[in-house]
Amino acid sequence: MKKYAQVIVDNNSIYTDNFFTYEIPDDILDQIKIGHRVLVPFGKSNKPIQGFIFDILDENEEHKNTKKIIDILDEEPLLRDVDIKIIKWMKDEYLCKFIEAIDCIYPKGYRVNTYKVIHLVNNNFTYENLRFEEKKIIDEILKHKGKISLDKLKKNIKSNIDSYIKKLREKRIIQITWESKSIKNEKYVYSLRLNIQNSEVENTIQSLNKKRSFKQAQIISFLANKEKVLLDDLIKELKVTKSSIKSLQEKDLIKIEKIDYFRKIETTYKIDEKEINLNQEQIKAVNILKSNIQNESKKPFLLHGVTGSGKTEVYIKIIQEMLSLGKDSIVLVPEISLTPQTIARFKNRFNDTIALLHSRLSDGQRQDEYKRIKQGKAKIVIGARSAIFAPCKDLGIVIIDEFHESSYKSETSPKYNTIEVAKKLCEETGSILLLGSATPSIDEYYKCEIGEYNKIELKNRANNKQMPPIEVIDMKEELNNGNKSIFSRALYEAIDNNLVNKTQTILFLNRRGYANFISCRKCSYLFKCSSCDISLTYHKYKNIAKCHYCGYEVEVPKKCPSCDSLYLKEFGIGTEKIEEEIKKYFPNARVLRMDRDTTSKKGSHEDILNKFKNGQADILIGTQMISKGLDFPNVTLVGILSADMMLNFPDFKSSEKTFQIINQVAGRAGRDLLKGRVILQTYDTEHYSIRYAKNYDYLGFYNEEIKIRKIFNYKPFNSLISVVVFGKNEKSVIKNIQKIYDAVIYVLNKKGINNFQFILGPNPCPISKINNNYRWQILFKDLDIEIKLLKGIIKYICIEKRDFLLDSDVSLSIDTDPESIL
Ligand SMILES: Nc1ncnc2c1ncn2[C@@H]1O[C@H](COP(=O)(O)OP(=O)(O)OP(=O)(O)O)[C@@H](O)[C@H]1O
Ligand SMILES: [Zn+2]
Ligand SMILES: [Zn+2]
Repeated sequence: MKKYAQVIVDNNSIYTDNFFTYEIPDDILDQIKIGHRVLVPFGKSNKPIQGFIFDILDENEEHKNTKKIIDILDEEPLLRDVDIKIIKWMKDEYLCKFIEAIDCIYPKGYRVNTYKVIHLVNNNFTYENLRFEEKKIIDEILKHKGKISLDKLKKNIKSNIDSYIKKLREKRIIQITWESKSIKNEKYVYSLRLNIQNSEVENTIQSLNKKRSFKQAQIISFLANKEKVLLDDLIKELKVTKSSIKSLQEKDLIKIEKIDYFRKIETTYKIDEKEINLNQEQIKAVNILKSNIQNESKKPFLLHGVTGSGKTEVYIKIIQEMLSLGKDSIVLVPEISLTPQTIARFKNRFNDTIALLHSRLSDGQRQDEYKRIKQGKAKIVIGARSAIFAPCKDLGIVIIDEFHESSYKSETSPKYNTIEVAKKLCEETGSILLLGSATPSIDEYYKCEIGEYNKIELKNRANNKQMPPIEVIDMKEELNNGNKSIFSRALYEAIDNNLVNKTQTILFLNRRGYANFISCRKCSYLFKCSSCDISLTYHKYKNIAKCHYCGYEVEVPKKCPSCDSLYLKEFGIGTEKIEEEIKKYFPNARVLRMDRDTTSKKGSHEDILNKFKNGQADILIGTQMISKGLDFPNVTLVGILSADMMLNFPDFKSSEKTFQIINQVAGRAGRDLLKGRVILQTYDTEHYSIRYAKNYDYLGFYNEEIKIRKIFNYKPFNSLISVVVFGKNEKSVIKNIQKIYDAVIYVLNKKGINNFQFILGPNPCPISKINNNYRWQILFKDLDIEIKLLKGIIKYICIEKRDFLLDSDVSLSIDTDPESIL
């Protein structure tokens, strides 16, 4: 009886976004499992491509006209059972294709290269009768033992030979077939050992010497009495060739073993290990978590702990507990706080049982970490959002630190929300989900209120120190009093004081570069990106204006490009400008700056933090990169230069984000013995974000904010789906977004729905062009309509009918609950 499998093929076309039935050949029937990566013939040409087994059918029904799976590509299935469930769930939840969800799960290094080869299949022809080019082709094939890849053949012959190849095929002299190569980018080392008894060694050496195989004899005597020797070491030591080793292997005198080699991840940042006894609050938190391990159904936990309350210690304790039970842990941190400090703290405790997964690894390193997790060599995974897909065998807990961070939402399709994926994963695997933050997002905190989450609180700093007081400075008043500088008098004096007292200062501003735009005061000419609908940021050090969306940069001329005047001026401030001003006012201060511009090089992160830790700098200036996770005892002053910049951002979450960042940055001050102080500059001292942040009053802020969300029907009371059409041709973009709109209305009408108030658009996106792509948008709010129904309709129109409905010169991006609708 034949057996069949359901396969998702690795092809990005929408037409292939479903199951294909393949026959399983007898010789792999015993090994094949759900989740295996396989090679299958695909399309008219039967090109071999990789696919993934989603199901093995056991019904007896015969399937007609099915193709056969060619081979299995890995020993172990690449996808776990839980991965298959998550992939299916993601497809429905985020309206993506199967293959997009699959791509999240396994590392890039695994792939299949497919190419065409030409074989000589018939020697029964008269060479002399062939044309000149045909002879050249045959010569070339013969030169390569009767078989050559098509690409190579064309490269070697150079002239256009397509028609001659066709003729030779018609004469059945040659044949073209597909071949493929599985690429894994894995590294191995080899070890050698003797395959004979110790008593035989003498005789073997003598007989090898007799045959004048001196080198081989030397190898045998080298291996004698040793358990194992690495091949590379042996070659280095004895200066022997691989051929001597090979002949020994052929004579069965030695055994060679292949061993996995794992590429190392260097971490240069070190911290001293502290002996820590958990305080009462921490012990209670750990006990609650522990008592939940055996529970059948597990509600997620939200750990609300003020900055410096010792959340990380709680994580470490519960992970130790998991380790003792043989269970794996995943710890997610936002990319920006995946600092050397965090990594070093975990490394100190757990050493090599840790695997690291983040964007700064090479593909090879990432793949090796993946393998270490899969083989159970690493039991603790620390990484940015994509580490939620780590192939743990026996998951015990998922910890999401600083879970309020927007980087937990993926920016590329599938635009998943890591917290939701984690929730699904924990549900399916019976693991604990722990969300930790000093400033929980409103959406998630609401879930504590309605009983979906259990709340655990750490109300005090671990060392019982007070939170550093926040002084709010009104910058309007400063201006009225004649202070035009970017530093208020209070901040200026505090920095000065710190320099005298030799304590350290952190200055925070949420924008890199020198100025946020540059324009002409005479004719109002504005430096804008030619490919994006956005003004360019001025970087004074390089004298360039740069697009922070597409990277385009242009040198800033002395004269206005439009009116030739000399009145070009920069407006707004960035971190580079602060650095310049500090150097102006405090010429002796030693300053470090940490933002995306100063950390592009490998290791630069570590460098800057190391210097600051070792007291080689007095002031650290930075963007949100320095807002969390940093724990420096000598920092007594934090300056927040402009809280308004975040407040004025056109987004319903701007109040929440402002509150969060103020409390996070403020939390860097006075963490140890020295008293801390925070100075916050703003033009809007009465704004509720600022008022509550000043008192570290999270609950006060939450209660005010949740009221506003309710009134305006924002999250968590409402969901939003954004559909964006983009492309180089503006007319086509508009035409296609309109088609989507019309189709949605058509379907809704058919379902008897004719109030369309919940559909906003189509409109140009607030940033109407990025990278020369015009962008139009429709926003769906689920006011009057079930979110499930709405998703179903959008999925039908934008995914299933996409190629039928839309032109090929536009692309589509669907985002459920977008972080921003710009
Ligand atoms: N029980 C304890 N006794 C003494 N020191 C502690 C204790 N727990 C934590 N600490 C120390 O307090 C500091 C803050 O702890 P930790 O970094 O874990 O807090 P956190 O809540 O993660 O902070 P943040 O949210 O600001 O990153 C660290 O230096 C840590 O070593
Ligand atoms: Zn001008
Ligand atoms: Zn641009």
